[in-house]
Amino acid sequence: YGSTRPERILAEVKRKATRGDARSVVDTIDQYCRHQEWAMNVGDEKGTILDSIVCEVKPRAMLELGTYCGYSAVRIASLLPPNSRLITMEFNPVFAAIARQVIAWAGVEDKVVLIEGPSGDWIPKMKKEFGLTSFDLVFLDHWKDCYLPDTKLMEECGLLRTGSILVADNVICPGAPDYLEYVRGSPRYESKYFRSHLEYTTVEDGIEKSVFLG
Ligand SMILES: CNc1ncnc2c1ncn2[C@@H]1O[C@H](/C=C/CNC(=O)c2cc(-c3ccc(F)cc3)cc(O)c2O)[C@@H](O)[C@H]1O
Ligand SMILES: [Mg+2]
Repeated sequence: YGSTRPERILAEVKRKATRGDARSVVDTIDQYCRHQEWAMNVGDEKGTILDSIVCEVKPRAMLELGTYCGYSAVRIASLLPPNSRLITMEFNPVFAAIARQVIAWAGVEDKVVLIEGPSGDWIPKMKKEFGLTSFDLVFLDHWKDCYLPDTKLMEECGLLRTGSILVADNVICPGAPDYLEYVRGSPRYESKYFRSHLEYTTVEDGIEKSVFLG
């Protein structure tokens, strides 16, 4: 039931996941999207790679581009150390409204700031609006042709410092060829590919982890 896929995912979370238990929200969405209807969450396999990077970096300030239903926001927030913040951007109001409820159900709303609007407008305002100097970790999972322009914009706005890490989903499927060429070819990045599969399928996909060298 529910008219859109995200609404059906939210309904499943409310029906099956334990309120306040982020892991059960993540597992519920994975079960639903693997067995009922596919959705473009980073998923369990690539999610484990993302988890390991979040645990390694222990970011105080993290940015996610493309919230969708809030699956990765919940996954990330559940691993953040105390007084760390995930800022996640979503410009579709329907998806943002769903994501807010998924994030609240998981009990991680005190670690997540959901900004409703386009990344292109908000990236230049981040420092002033949030008293930020830079992001320790950025997860790119929005429109694939926006990965590169938004990365350049973050560089220009001084939101990346030596050691800031970019983690990009879907660099193979659907693919982000211009972004890959940039981070792999630029002397300002140290890039590494983590081979995996498209969420809930056996199709090859992967995550690119790129360290900004300043
Ligand atoms: C451009 N600036 C932006 N600022 C804020 N939010 C933005 C945004 N761009 C897009 N968004 C939002 O991010 C989300 C978009 C994500 C785009 N992701 C994909 O297209 C995607 C697509 C696939 C996919 C793979 C294979 C296939 F056959 C079909 C789909 C798999 C994935 O893991 C994906 O992430 C939406 O919620 C959208 O509203
Ligand atoms: Mg994705």
